[in-house]
Amino acid sequence: MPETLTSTDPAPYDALLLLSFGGPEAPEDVVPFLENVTRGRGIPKERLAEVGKHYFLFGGVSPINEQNRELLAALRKDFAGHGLDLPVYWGNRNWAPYLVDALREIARDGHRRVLVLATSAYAGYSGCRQYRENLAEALEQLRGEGLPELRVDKLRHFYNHPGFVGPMADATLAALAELPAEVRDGARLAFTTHSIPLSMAETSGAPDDPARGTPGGAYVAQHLEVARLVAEAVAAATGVADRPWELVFQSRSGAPHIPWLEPDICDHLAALHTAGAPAAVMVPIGFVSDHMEVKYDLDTEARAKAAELGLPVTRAATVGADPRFTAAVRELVLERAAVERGVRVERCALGTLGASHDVCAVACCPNPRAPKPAAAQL
Ligand SMILES: CC1=C(CCC(=O)O)c2cc3nc(cc4[nH]c(cc5[nH]c(cc1n2)c(C)c5CCC(=O)O)c(CCC(=O)O)c4C)C(CCC(=O)O)=C3C
Ligand SMILES: [Fe+2]
Repeated sequence: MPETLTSTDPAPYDALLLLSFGGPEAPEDVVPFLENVTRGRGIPKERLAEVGKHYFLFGGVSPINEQNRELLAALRKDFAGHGLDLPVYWGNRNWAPYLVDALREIARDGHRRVLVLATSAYAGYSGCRQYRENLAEALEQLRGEGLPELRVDKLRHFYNHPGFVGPMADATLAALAELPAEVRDGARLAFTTHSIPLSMAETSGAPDDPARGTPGGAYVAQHLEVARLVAEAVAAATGVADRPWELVFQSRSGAPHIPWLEPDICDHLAALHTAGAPAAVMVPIGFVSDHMEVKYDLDTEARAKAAELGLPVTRAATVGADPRFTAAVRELVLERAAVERGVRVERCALGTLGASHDVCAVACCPNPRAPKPAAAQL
């Protein structure tokens, strides 16, 4: 029988690292940040100039770093309030504070076993393996500096954890409540996430995942599961049983001739309008905070499209530093720590896909260009 988690012992771990994307915090950061993001990725120049404009529209400041500072503070508070004695650090892939500096600090503080929380809930190259490649590269650099060896593990994908789905469902209800009463019950739910190349989607997930190789792969299957769970919770709370919903995509980059996941949110809003839908709620289940992809691509671009169509639209908040989410992180940390100590524990997961694996397989979510060393894998 698996044990229920009661221990607050984080052993064998002695640090948690919040690992995120990073974003510019001043106008002069924007171009070097975009260079960091797109190095060697074949993003057309015009697209980069366009995305640069989005950041300049917000004074060159992405909200993502401030949101991660809030999450960091909320995690520390949650841990302290529940007797979990585990220091929390923060580092980014693309902007300061950088991952390598966070890991160096961890090593200098005398910690050796590090658990990583990446700010992406789903399987996929960008949201999982790429972070593990970043970890391997940073560890290699620290090795070169003669620092003691760190061992890093990554927390499992948390998309179907109630601490992620619950806040998303409540946020969707709040966004529905912002719509005029007369269109509320007819409003459609447009679940949105980051578009990725179709080839990247189809190879997402573990090699033995039934969704692997199907159109959209585990990336889409996991998002559809969250969308379904949120839609069910919304139906139960509103009494509107047959409200249609769809999973759609946003923030496409890449060259036009390469297929990416579709439809785009803006095209979808136009299609909803044509089909006679009275209103829509955009639900950004693909993201954990209201960063630039939310503030620009949804709140600026998609809202402008909706206004042009005359379609009433609201947008659900992401989980951010919701106390249910920080509690979920604490539970996931304790779950993984117990597993590493050889204790079989109950793994919390909603829906039908089950709790995700702890350790990624070598063939999980392959790098679309060339294989690279990755940390935290079998
Ligand atoms: C799956 C996924 C997530 C979700 C999971 C996760 O969170 O990791 C995500 C998050 C984010 N993406 C972000 C920003 C950007 N993503 C870009 C480009 C790309 N994203 C991709 C995928 C994803 N991206 C891909 C396949 C590309 C093409 C280039 C490549 O193959 O890598 C570009 C380049 C310009 C452009 O948009 O073309 C930018 C500026 C920010 C920061 C926002 C802020 O500043 O607040 C965040 C959180
Ligand atoms: Fe992105």
